[in-house]
Amino acid sequence: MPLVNVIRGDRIEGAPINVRTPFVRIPMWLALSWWTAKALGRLVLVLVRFWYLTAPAVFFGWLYLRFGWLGPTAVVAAVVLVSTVWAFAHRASWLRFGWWPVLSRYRRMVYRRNWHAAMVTAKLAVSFDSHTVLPVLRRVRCSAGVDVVTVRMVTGQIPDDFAKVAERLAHTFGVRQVKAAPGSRPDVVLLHLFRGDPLAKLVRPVPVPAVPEFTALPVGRQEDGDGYELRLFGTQVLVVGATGAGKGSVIWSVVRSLANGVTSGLVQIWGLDPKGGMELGMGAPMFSRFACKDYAAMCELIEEAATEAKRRAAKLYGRTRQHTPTPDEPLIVLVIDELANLTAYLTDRQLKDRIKAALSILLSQGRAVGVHVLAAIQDPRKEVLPFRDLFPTRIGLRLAEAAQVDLVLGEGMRDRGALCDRIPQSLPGVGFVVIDGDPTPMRVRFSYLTDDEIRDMAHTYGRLRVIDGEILEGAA
Ligand SMILES: Nc1ncnc2c1ncn2[C@@H]1O[C@H](COP(=O)(O)OP(=O)(O)OP(=O)(O)O)[C@@H](O)[C@H]1O
Repeated sequence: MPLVNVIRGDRIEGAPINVRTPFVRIPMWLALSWWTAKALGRLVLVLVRFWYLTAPAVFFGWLYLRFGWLGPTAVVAAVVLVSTVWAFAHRASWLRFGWWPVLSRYRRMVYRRNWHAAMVTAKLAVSFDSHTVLPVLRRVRCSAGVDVVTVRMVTGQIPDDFAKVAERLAHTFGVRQVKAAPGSRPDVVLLHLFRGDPLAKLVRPVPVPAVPEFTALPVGRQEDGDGYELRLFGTQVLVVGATGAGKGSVIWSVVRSLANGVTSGLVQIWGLDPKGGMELGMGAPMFSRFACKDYAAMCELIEEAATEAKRRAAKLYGRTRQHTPTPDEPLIVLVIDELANLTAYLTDRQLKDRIKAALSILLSQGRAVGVHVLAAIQDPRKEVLPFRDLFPTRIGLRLAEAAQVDLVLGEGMRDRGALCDRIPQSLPGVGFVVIDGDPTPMRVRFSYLTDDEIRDMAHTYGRLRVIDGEILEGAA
Protein backbone atom coordinates (compact mmCIF):
# COMPACT_ATOMS: atom_id res chain seq x y z
CA MET A 1 0.00 0.00 0.00
CA PRO A 2 1.45 3.49 -0.88
CA LEU A 3 2.40 5.77 2.02
CA VAL A 4 0.83 8.87 0.46
CA ASN A 5 -1.87 9.01 -2.27
CA VAL A 6 -1.43 11.88 -4.75
CA ILE A 7 -4.01 12.97 -7.34
CA ARG A 8 -4.77 16.31 -9.02
CA GLY A 9 -8.26 17.78 -8.94
CA ASP A 10 -10.82 19.17 -6.51
CA ARG A 11 -11.59 16.68 -3.78
CA ILE A 12 -15.25 16.57 -2.81
CA GLU A 13 -15.54 15.87 0.89
CA GLY A 14 -18.19 13.51 2.25
CA ALA A 15 -21.37 15.21 3.46
CA PRO A 16 -21.03 16.48 7.08
CA ILE A 17 -24.29 14.79 7.97
CA ASN A 18 -22.53 11.44 7.82
CA VAL A 19 -20.08 12.43 10.59
CA ARG A 20 -20.97 11.20 14.04
CA THR A 21 -19.85 13.87 16.52
CA PRO A 22 -19.22 12.95 20.11
CA PHE A 23 -21.83 14.21 22.60
CA VAL A 24 -20.27 16.85 24.90
CA ARG A 25 -22.25 18.94 27.41
CA ILE A 26 -21.15 22.64 27.32
CA PRO A 27 -22.67 25.82 28.85
CA MET A 28 -25.04 27.86 26.66
CA TRP A 29 -22.87 31.05 26.66
CA LEU A 30 -19.90 29.08 25.36
CA ALA A 31 -21.93 27.55 22.52
CA LEU A 32 -23.36 30.96 21.55
CA SER A 33 -19.92 32.61 21.54
CA TRP A 34 -18.49 29.77 19.41
CA TRP A 35 -21.31 30.02 16.85
CA THR A 36 -20.99 33.79 16.66
CA ALA A 37 -17.21 33.63 16.16
CA LYS A 38 -17.65 30.94 13.49
CA ALA A 39 -20.34 32.94 11.65
CA LEU A 40 -18.16 36.09 11.72
CA GLY A 41 -15.14 34.13 10.41
CA ARG A 42 -17.20 32.73 7.53
CA LEU A 43 -18.60 36.17 6.73
CA VAL A 44 -15.08 37.63 6.47
CA LEU A 45 -14.04 34.75 4.22
CA VAL A 46 -16.99 35.30 1.89
CA LEU A 47 -16.39 39.07 1.84
CA VAL A 48 -12.76 38.56 0.86
CA ARG A 49 -13.44 35.80 -1.65
CA PHE A 50 -16.12 37.76 -3.51
CA TRP A 51 -14.24 41.07 -3.29
CA TYR A 52 -15.42 42.11 -6.76
CA LEU A 53 -18.99 42.21 -5.38
CA THR A 54 -18.36 43.23 -1.80
CA ALA A 55 -15.89 46.07 -2.53
CA PRO A 56 -18.34 47.96 -4.81
CA ALA A 57 -21.17 47.24 -2.35
CA VAL A 58 -19.16 48.73 0.54
CA PHE A 59 -18.17 51.68 -1.63
CA PHE A 60 -21.78 52.36 -2.68
CA GLY A 61 -22.97 51.92 0.90
CA TRP A 62 -20.45 54.50 2.08
CA LEU A 63 -21.50 56.90 -0.72
CA TYR A 64 -25.14 56.51 0.29
CA LEU A 65 -24.42 57.18 3.95
CA ARG A 66 -22.24 60.19 3.13
CA PHE A 67 -24.21 61.84 0.27
CA GLY A 68 -27.61 60.09 0.19
CA TRP A 69 -28.97 58.75 -3.17
CA LEU A 70 -27.08 61.41 -5.08
CA GLY A 71 -23.70 59.77 -4.34
CA PRO A 72 -24.28 56.27 -5.85
CA THR A 73 -26.41 57.72 -8.69
CA ALA A 74 -23.66 60.17 -9.70
CA VAL A 75 -21.00 57.40 -9.68
CA VAL A 76 -23.19 55.01 -11.74
CA ALA A 77 -23.97 57.80 -14.24
CA ALA A 78 -20.25 58.67 -14.51
CA VAL A 79 -19.28 55.01 -15.10
CA VAL A 80 -22.01 54.57 -17.74
CA LEU A 81 -20.98 57.81 -19.45
CA VAL A 82 -17.25 56.98 -19.50
CA SER A 83 -17.99 53.43 -20.67
CA THR A 84 -20.30 54.62 -23.47
CA VAL A 85 -17.81 57.24 -24.69
CA TRP A 86 -15.00 54.66 -24.56
CA ALA A 87 -17.12 52.07 -26.41
CA PHE A 88 -17.91 54.54 -29.19
CA ALA A 89 -14.44 56.08 -29.34
CA HIS A 90 -12.44 52.85 -29.41
CA ARG A 91 -14.59 49.75 -29.47
CA ALA A 92 -11.71 47.25 -29.72
CA SER A 93 -9.99 48.40 -26.49
CA TRP A 94 -13.36 48.73 -24.69
CA LEU A 95 -14.16 45.13 -25.54
CA ARG A 96 -10.67 43.91 -24.71
CA PHE A 97 -10.15 45.68 -21.38
CA GLY A 98 -13.71 46.53 -20.30
CA TRP A 99 -16.50 44.30 -21.51
CA TRP A 100 -14.88 40.88 -22.00
CA PRO A 101 -13.12 40.77 -18.56
CA VAL A 102 -16.37 41.69 -16.77
CA LEU A 103 -18.37 39.16 -18.78
CA SER A 104 -15.69 36.49 -18.22
CA ARG A 105 -15.93 36.90 -14.45
CA TYR A 106 -19.71 36.69 -14.55
CA ARG A 107 -19.68 33.60 -16.78
CA ARG A 108 -17.11 31.95 -14.51
CA MET A 109 -19.60 32.23 -11.66
CA VAL A 110 -22.33 30.74 -13.84
CA TYR A 111 -20.14 27.80 -14.93
CA ARG A 112 -18.94 27.24 -11.35
CA ARG A 113 -22.51 26.93 -10.15
CA ASN A 114 -23.17 24.01 -12.55
CA TRP A 115 -19.64 22.59 -12.49
CA HIS A 116 -20.04 19.81 -9.94
CA ALA A 117 -23.25 18.45 -11.48
CA ALA A 118 -21.90 18.83 -15.02
CA MET A 119 -18.69 16.90 -14.29
CA VAL A 120 -20.51 14.10 -12.46
CA THR A 121 -23.21 13.62 -15.11
CA ALA A 122 -20.64 13.72 -17.93
CA LYS A 123 -18.67 11.06 -16.02
CA LEU A 124 -15.63 13.32 -15.76
CA ALA A 125 -15.64 13.15 -11.95
CA VAL A 126 -13.22 10.49 -10.74
CA SER A 127 -13.68 8.32 -7.71
CA PHE A 128 -10.32 7.93 -5.94
CA ASP A 129 -9.45 6.68 -2.48
CA SER A 130 -13.18 6.71 -1.56
CA HIS A 131 -13.46 10.40 -2.55
CA THR A 132 -14.88 12.16 -5.57
CA VAL A 133 -12.28 14.22 -7.46
CA LEU A 134 -13.38 16.85 -10.02
CA PRO A 135 -11.48 18.57 -12.86
CA VAL A 136 -10.66 22.12 -11.74
CA LEU A 137 -12.31 25.07 -13.50
CA ARG A 138 -9.41 27.48 -13.77
CA ARG A 139 -10.23 30.40 -16.00
CA VAL A 140 -12.92 31.69 -18.36
CA ARG A 141 -12.09 33.98 -21.27
CA CYS A 142 -15.00 35.38 -23.27
CA SER A 143 -14.89 36.76 -26.79
CA ALA A 144 -17.46 37.25 -29.54
CA GLY A 145 -19.59 34.10 -29.63
CA VAL A 146 -17.17 31.84 -27.76
CA ASP A 147 -16.10 31.28 -24.14
CA VAL A 148 -12.78 29.51 -23.62
CA VAL A 149 -12.76 27.64 -20.30
CA THR A 150 -9.37 26.48 -19.00
CA VAL A 151 -9.69 23.23 -17.07
CA ARG A 152 -7.05 21.34 -15.12
CA MET A 153 -7.74 17.67 -15.69
CA VAL A 154 -7.74 15.00 -13.00
CA THR A 155 -4.66 12.73 -13.13
CA GLY A 156 -5.20 10.12 -15.83
CA GLN A 157 -7.60 12.20 -17.95
CA ILE A 158 -6.84 13.31 -21.51
CA PRO A 159 -8.46 16.02 -23.71
CA ASP A 160 -10.25 13.28 -25.71
CA ASP A 161 -12.21 12.32 -22.55
CA PHE A 162 -13.74 15.81 -22.69
CA ALA A 163 -14.16 15.71 -26.47
CA LYS A 164 -16.19 12.51 -26.23
CA VAL A 165 -18.78 14.13 -23.95
CA ALA A 166 -18.73 17.50 -25.72
CA GLU A 167 -22.35 17.24 -26.80
CA ARG A 168 -23.48 16.42 -23.25
CA LEU A 169 -21.52 19.42 -21.92
CA ALA A 170 -23.07 21.67 -24.58
CA HIS A 171 -26.57 20.77 -23.40
CA THR A 172 -25.60 21.08 -19.73
CA PHE A 173 -24.18 24.57 -20.15
CA GLY A 174 -26.85 25.64 -22.65
CA VAL A 175 -24.47 26.47 -25.51
CA ARG A 176 -24.57 25.54 -29.19
CA GLN A 177 -21.40 23.46 -29.28
CA VAL A 178 -18.44 22.49 -27.12
CA LYS A 179 -14.99 21.67 -28.49
CA ALA A 180 -12.12 20.32 -26.42
CA ALA A 181 -8.53 21.14 -27.37
CA PRO A 182 -5.24 20.43 -25.57
CA GLY A 183 -4.01 23.39 -23.52
CA SER A 184 -0.54 24.87 -23.16
CA ARG A 185 0.40 22.24 -20.54
CA PRO A 186 -0.20 18.48 -20.65
CA ASP A 187 -2.57 18.60 -17.67
CA VAL A 188 -4.76 21.36 -19.13
CA VAL A 189 -7.68 21.13 -21.57
CA LEU A 190 -9.35 24.12 -23.20
CA LEU A 191 -13.10 23.87 -23.61
CA HIS A 192 -14.44 26.17 -26.32
CA LEU A 193 -18.11 26.87 -25.63
CA PHE A 194 -19.73 28.34 -28.72
CA ARG A 195 -22.78 30.50 -28.07
CA GLY A 196 -23.93 32.49 -31.11
CA ASP A 197 -23.31 31.27 -34.64
CA PRO A 198 -21.23 33.59 -36.84
CA LEU A 199 -21.90 31.16 -39.70
CA ALA A 200 -25.69 31.48 -39.56
CA LYS A 201 -25.60 34.34 -42.06
CA LEU A 202 -24.62 33.94 -45.68
CA VAL A 203 -20.90 34.58 -46.27
CA ARG A 204 -20.24 37.06 -49.06
CA PRO A 205 -17.21 36.45 -51.29
CA VAL A 206 -14.15 38.54 -50.44
CA PRO A 207 -12.62 40.73 -53.18
CA VAL A 208 -10.56 38.74 -55.69
CA PRO A 209 -6.89 38.75 -54.53
CA ALA A 210 -4.62 40.65 -56.95
CA VAL A 211 -2.15 37.75 -56.92
CA PRO A 212 -3.41 34.39 -55.66
CA GLU A 213 -1.64 33.20 -52.52
CA PHE A 214 -1.60 29.44 -53.17
CA THR A 215 -0.97 28.60 -49.52
CA ALA A 216 -3.89 30.69 -48.24
CA LEU A 217 -6.81 31.14 -50.65
CA PRO A 218 -9.61 33.17 -49.01
CA VAL A 219 -12.71 30.98 -49.46
CA GLY A 220 -14.98 31.53 -46.45
CA ARG A 221 -15.30 32.18 -42.73
CA GLN A 222 -14.36 30.15 -39.67
CA GLU A 223 -16.70 29.79 -36.70
CA ASP A 224 -14.36 31.86 -34.52
CA GLY A 225 -15.10 34.77 -36.88
CA ASP A 226 -11.75 34.69 -38.74
CA GLY A 227 -11.56 34.25 -42.49
CA TYR A 228 -10.96 30.69 -43.67
CA GLU A 229 -8.04 30.27 -46.05
CA LEU A 230 -7.52 27.05 -47.98
CA ARG A 231 -4.06 25.72 -48.74
CA LEU A 232 -3.73 24.45 -52.30
CA PHE A 233 0.06 24.23 -52.67
CA GLY A 234 1.34 20.72 -51.97
CA THR A 235 -2.07 19.12 -51.59
CA GLN A 236 -5.13 17.68 -53.34
CA VAL A 237 -8.59 18.68 -52.14
CA LEU A 238 -11.68 16.49 -51.80
CA VAL A 239 -15.08 18.00 -50.95
CA VAL A 240 -17.69 15.58 -49.65
CA GLY A 241 -21.32 16.53 -49.07
CA ALA A 242 -24.85 15.19 -49.49
CA THR A 243 -26.99 16.59 -52.27
CA GLY A 244 -27.63 20.30 -51.70
CA ALA A 245 -24.84 20.56 -49.09
CA GLY A 246 -23.12 23.35 -51.03
CA LYS A 247 -20.29 21.59 -52.87
CA GLY A 248 -20.75 24.12 -55.66
CA SER A 249 -19.97 27.01 -53.30
CA VAL A 250 -16.64 25.41 -52.35
CA ILE A 251 -15.71 25.04 -56.03
CA TRP A 252 -16.70 28.60 -56.96
CA SER A 253 -15.05 30.12 -53.88
CA VAL A 254 -11.76 28.46 -54.86
CA VAL A 255 -12.13 29.42 -58.53
CA ARG A 256 -12.81 33.03 -57.52
CA SER A 257 -9.75 33.17 -55.27
CA LEU A 258 -7.64 32.06 -58.27
CA ALA A 259 -9.35 34.36 -60.80
CA ASN A 260 -6.54 36.92 -61.19
CA GLY A 261 -4.11 34.06 -61.71
CA VAL A 262 -6.32 32.84 -64.58
CA THR A 263 -6.18 36.28 -66.20
CA SER A 264 -2.40 36.60 -65.80
CA GLY A 265 -1.83 33.04 -67.05
CA LEU A 266 -0.24 31.90 -63.78
CA VAL A 267 -3.11 29.48 -63.22
CA GLN A 268 -5.00 27.18 -65.56
CA ILE A 269 -8.24 25.69 -64.32
CA TRP A 270 -9.52 22.64 -66.15
CA GLY A 271 -13.20 21.91 -65.55
CA LEU A 272 -14.86 18.49 -65.67
CA ASP A 273 -18.59 18.46 -65.09
CA PRO A 274 -19.97 14.96 -65.68
CA LYS A 275 -23.47 16.22 -64.82
CA GLY A 276 -23.70 17.79 -68.28
CA GLY A 277 -22.39 21.25 -67.37
CA MET A 278 -25.17 22.10 -64.89
CA GLU A 279 -22.77 23.29 -62.20
CA LEU A 280 -19.63 24.50 -63.96
CA GLY A 281 -21.16 25.54 -67.30
CA MET A 282 -22.12 29.00 -65.98
CA GLY A 283 -18.50 29.99 -65.53
CA ALA A 284 -17.02 28.06 -68.48
CA PRO A 285 -14.65 30.91 -69.58
CA MET A 286 -12.78 30.52 -66.28
CA PHE A 287 -11.66 27.07 -67.46
CA SER A 288 -8.80 26.75 -69.93
CA ARG A 289 -10.17 23.32 -70.72
CA PHE A 290 -13.67 22.14 -70.10
CA ALA A 291 -15.55 18.88 -70.64
CA CYS A 292 -19.11 18.22 -69.63
CA LYS A 293 -20.76 15.81 -72.07
CA ASP A 294 -18.23 13.44 -73.50
CA TYR A 295 -16.71 10.98 -70.98
CA ALA A 296 -13.90 10.14 -73.40
CA ALA A 297 -12.95 13.86 -73.48
CA MET A 298 -12.95 13.92 -69.68
CA CYS A 299 -10.73 10.85 -69.59
CA GLU A 300 -8.32 12.49 -72.06
CA LEU A 301 -8.16 15.64 -69.91
CA ILE A 302 -7.25 13.61 -66.82
CA GLU A 303 -4.68 11.59 -68.78
CA GLU A 304 -3.18 14.78 -70.18
CA ALA A 305 -2.88 16.25 -66.66
CA ALA A 306 -1.28 13.03 -65.42
CA THR A 307 1.23 13.09 -68.31
CA GLU A 308 2.04 16.73 -67.54
CA ALA A 309 2.54 15.84 -63.83
CA LYS A 310 4.93 13.04 -64.82
CA ARG A 311 6.81 15.30 -67.25
CA ARG A 312 7.26 18.01 -64.62
CA ALA A 313 8.30 15.45 -61.99
CA ALA A 314 10.97 14.08 -64.33
CA LYS A 315 12.17 17.61 -65.14
CA LEU A 316 12.37 18.69 -61.50
CA TYR A 317 13.93 15.42 -60.33
CA GLY A 318 16.82 16.19 -57.97
CA ARG A 319 16.40 19.98 -58.37
CA THR A 320 13.55 21.03 -56.08
CA ARG A 321 10.77 19.48 -54.03
CA GLN A 322 8.11 22.09 -54.87
CA HIS A 323 7.31 23.44 -58.33
CA THR A 324 6.92 27.24 -58.68
CA PRO A 325 4.18 28.26 -61.12
CA THR A 326 5.08 30.59 -64.02
CA PRO A 327 3.04 31.65 -67.08
CA ASP A 328 5.09 29.13 -69.11
CA GLU A 329 4.43 26.35 -66.64
CA PRO A 330 1.27 27.44 -64.79
CA LEU A 331 -0.41 25.92 -61.76
CA ILE A 332 -3.01 23.49 -63.13
CA VAL A 333 -6.13 22.87 -61.10
CA LEU A 334 -8.49 20.12 -62.24
CA VAL A 335 -11.96 20.89 -60.90
CA ILE A 336 -14.16 17.81 -60.99
CA ASP A 337 -17.80 18.02 -59.96
CA GLU A 338 -19.30 14.70 -58.85
CA LEU A 339 -16.24 12.52 -59.20
CA ALA A 340 -18.27 9.32 -58.59
CA ASN A 341 -19.66 9.60 -62.12
CA LEU A 342 -16.14 8.92 -63.38
CA THR A 343 -14.91 6.42 -60.79
CA ALA A 344 -18.01 4.36 -59.96
CA TYR A 345 -21.15 4.98 -62.03
CA LEU A 346 -19.55 4.96 -65.52
CA THR A 347 -20.73 1.86 -67.42
CA ASP A 348 -17.86 1.77 -69.94
CA ARG A 349 -15.45 -0.38 -67.96
CA GLN A 350 -12.42 0.30 -70.12
CA LEU A 351 -12.86 4.06 -69.88
CA LYS A 352 -13.44 3.81 -66.14
CA ASP A 353 -10.19 1.88 -65.67
CA ARG A 354 -8.27 4.44 -67.74
CA ILE A 355 -9.72 7.29 -65.64
CA LYS A 356 -8.86 5.53 -62.39
CA ALA A 357 -5.30 4.83 -63.51
CA ALA A 358 -4.70 8.44 -64.63
CA LEU A 359 -6.31 9.87 -61.49
CA SER A 360 -4.19 7.82 -59.13
CA ILE A 361 -1.02 9.01 -60.93
CA LEU A 362 -2.27 12.59 -60.84
CA LEU A 363 -3.16 12.45 -57.15
CA SER A 364 0.07 10.84 -56.05
CA GLN A 365 2.51 12.80 -58.24
CA GLY A 366 0.75 16.07 -59.06
CA ARG A 367 0.78 17.94 -55.77
CA ALA A 368 4.51 18.68 -55.69
CA VAL A 369 4.65 19.71 -59.35
CA GLY A 370 1.76 22.17 -59.48
CA VAL A 371 -0.96 19.88 -60.87
CA HIS A 372 -3.81 19.84 -58.37
CA VAL A 373 -7.25 18.29 -58.13
CA LEU A 374 -10.31 19.84 -56.48
CA ALA A 375 -12.98 17.15 -56.61
CA ALA A 376 -16.50 17.01 -55.21
CA ILE A 377 -18.35 13.82 -54.33
CA GLN A 378 -21.47 12.79 -52.42
CA ASP A 379 -20.51 9.33 -51.22
CA PRO A 380 -17.11 8.92 -49.52
CA ARG A 381 -17.06 5.09 -49.34
CA LYS A 382 -14.04 3.21 -50.72
CA GLU A 383 -16.21 1.34 -53.27
CA VAL A 384 -17.13 4.69 -54.83
CA LEU A 385 -13.78 6.43 -54.43
CA PRO A 386 -10.97 3.88 -54.05
CA PHE A 387 -8.24 6.54 -53.71
CA ARG A 388 -9.88 8.68 -51.06
CA ASP A 389 -6.69 8.59 -48.98
CA LEU A 390 -4.70 10.20 -51.80
CA PHE A 391 -6.48 13.49 -51.01
CA PRO A 392 -4.53 15.02 -48.09
CA THR A 393 -7.08 17.86 -47.68
CA ARG A 394 -10.67 16.77 -47.14
CA ILE A 395 -13.66 19.00 -46.50
CA GLY A 396 -16.79 17.50 -44.91
CA LEU A 397 -19.99 19.42 -45.64
CA ARG A 398 -23.40 18.09 -44.54
CA LEU A 399 -23.22 14.29 -44.62
CA ALA A 400 -26.00 11.73 -44.64
CA GLU A 401 -24.65 9.52 -41.85
CA ALA A 402 -22.52 9.91 -38.72
CA ALA A 403 -20.30 7.01 -39.85
CA GLN A 404 -19.20 8.99 -42.93
CA VAL A 405 -17.57 11.75 -40.86
CA ASP A 406 -14.50 9.76 -39.84
CA LEU A 407 -14.21 8.36 -43.39
CA VAL A 408 -13.90 11.91 -44.70
CA LEU A 409 -12.02 13.80 -41.99
CA GLY A 410 -10.08 11.00 -40.29
CA GLU A 411 -10.42 8.66 -37.35
CA GLY A 412 -11.96 10.20 -34.21
CA MET A 413 -12.89 13.53 -35.84
CA ARG A 414 -16.60 13.17 -35.11
CA ASP A 415 -15.80 12.61 -31.43
CA ARG A 416 -13.71 15.76 -31.56
CA GLY A 417 -16.68 17.82 -32.71
CA ALA A 418 -17.03 17.42 -36.49
CA LEU A 419 -20.79 16.84 -36.50
CA CYS A 420 -21.23 16.90 -40.29
CA ASP A 421 -24.33 14.70 -40.04
CA ARG A 422 -25.99 17.32 -37.78
CA ILE A 423 -25.51 20.29 -40.11
CA PRO A 424 -29.05 21.42 -40.92
CA GLN A 425 -30.23 21.64 -44.52
CA SER A 426 -30.87 25.32 -43.86
CA LEU A 427 -27.10 25.94 -43.69
CA PRO A 428 -25.69 25.00 -47.10
CA GLY A 429 -21.98 25.73 -47.52
CA VAL A 430 -21.26 24.92 -43.84
CA GLY A 431 -18.77 22.14 -43.18
CA PHE A 432 -15.83 20.96 -41.10
CA VAL A 433 -12.16 21.06 -42.03
CA VAL A 434 -8.97 20.02 -40.32
CA ILE A 435 -6.62 22.97 -40.15
CA ASP A 436 -2.82 22.45 -40.17
CA GLY A 437 -1.46 22.09 -36.66
CA ASP A 438 -4.87 21.94 -34.95
CA PRO A 439 -6.03 18.50 -33.81
CA THR A 440 -9.66 19.62 -33.47
CA PRO A 441 -11.79 20.16 -36.58
CA MET A 442 -12.88 23.71 -37.45
CA ARG A 443 -16.43 24.57 -38.56
CA VAL A 444 -16.41 26.86 -41.57
CA ARG A 445 -18.81 28.32 -44.11
CA PHE A 446 -17.82 28.85 -47.71
CA SER A 447 -18.68 32.07 -49.49
CA TYR A 448 -21.64 31.97 -51.82
CA LEU A 449 -21.62 33.31 -55.38
CA THR A 450 -24.95 33.80 -57.12
CA ASP A 451 -25.31 32.64 -60.74
CA ASP A 452 -24.95 36.25 -61.91
CA GLU A 453 -21.79 36.73 -59.87
CA ILE A 454 -20.32 33.58 -61.43
CA ARG A 455 -21.16 34.87 -64.93
CA ASP A 456 -19.69 38.30 -64.10
CA MET A 457 -16.51 36.70 -62.79
CA ALA A 458 -16.22 34.56 -65.92
CA HIS A 459 -16.78 37.65 -68.08
CA THR A 460 -14.14 39.69 -66.21
CA TYR A 461 -11.43 37.11 -65.64
CA GLY A 462 -12.11 34.33 -68.21
CA ARG A 463 -9.76 33.56 -71.11
CA LEU A 464 -9.45 31.40 -74.22
CA ARG A 465 -10.90 27.98 -73.66
CA VAL A 466 -11.26 24.50 -75.14
CA ILE A 467 -14.71 23.02 -74.60
CA ASP A 468 -15.17 19.34 -75.35
CA GLY A 469 -12.43 19.56 -77.95
CA GLU A 470 -13.62 22.84 -79.57
CA ILE A 471 -11.54 26.02 -79.15
CA LEU A 472 -13.67 29.02 -78.17
CA GLU A 473 -12.91 32.56 -77.03
CA GLY A 474 -14.74 35.25 -75.04
CA ALA A 475 -17.35 35.45 -72.32
CA ALA A 476 -19.94 32.88 -71.26
N1 LIG B 1 -22.15 28.72 -49.21
C1 LIG B 1 -23.47 28.83 -49.37
N2 LIG B 1 -24.15 29.79 -48.70
C2 LIG B 1 -25.48 29.90 -48.86
N3 LIG B 1 -26.24 29.13 -49.65
C3 LIG B 1 -25.63 28.18 -50.36
C4 LIG B 1 -24.21 27.96 -50.25
N4 LIG B 1 -23.89 26.94 -51.05
C5 LIG B 1 -25.02 26.52 -51.61
N5 LIG B 1 -26.08 27.25 -51.21
C6 LIG B 1 -27.49 27.06 -51.60
O1 LIG B 1 -27.74 25.66 -51.60
C7 LIG B 1 -28.17 25.22 -52.88
C8 LIG B 1 -27.51 23.89 -53.22
O2 LIG B 1 -26.13 24.12 -53.36
P1 LIG B 1 -25.21 23.29 -54.37
O3 LIG B 1 -25.89 23.09 -55.67
O4 LIG B 1 -23.88 23.91 -54.37
O5 LIG B 1 -25.18 21.91 -53.60
P2 LIG B 1 -24.41 20.61 -54.06
O6 LIG B 1 -23.77 20.07 -52.85
O7 LIG B 1 -23.53 20.90 -55.23
O8 LIG B 1 -25.62 19.68 -54.46
P3 LIG B 1 -25.69 18.59 -55.64
O9 LIG B 1 -24.75 17.50 -55.26
O10 LIG B 1 -27.11 18.15 -55.61
O11 LIG B 1 -25.29 19.32 -56.89
C9 LIG B 1 -27.77 26.34 -53.83
O12 LIG B 1 -28.70 26.49 -54.86
C10 LIG B 1 -27.77 27.57 -52.99
O13 LIG B 1 -29.06 28.17 -52.98
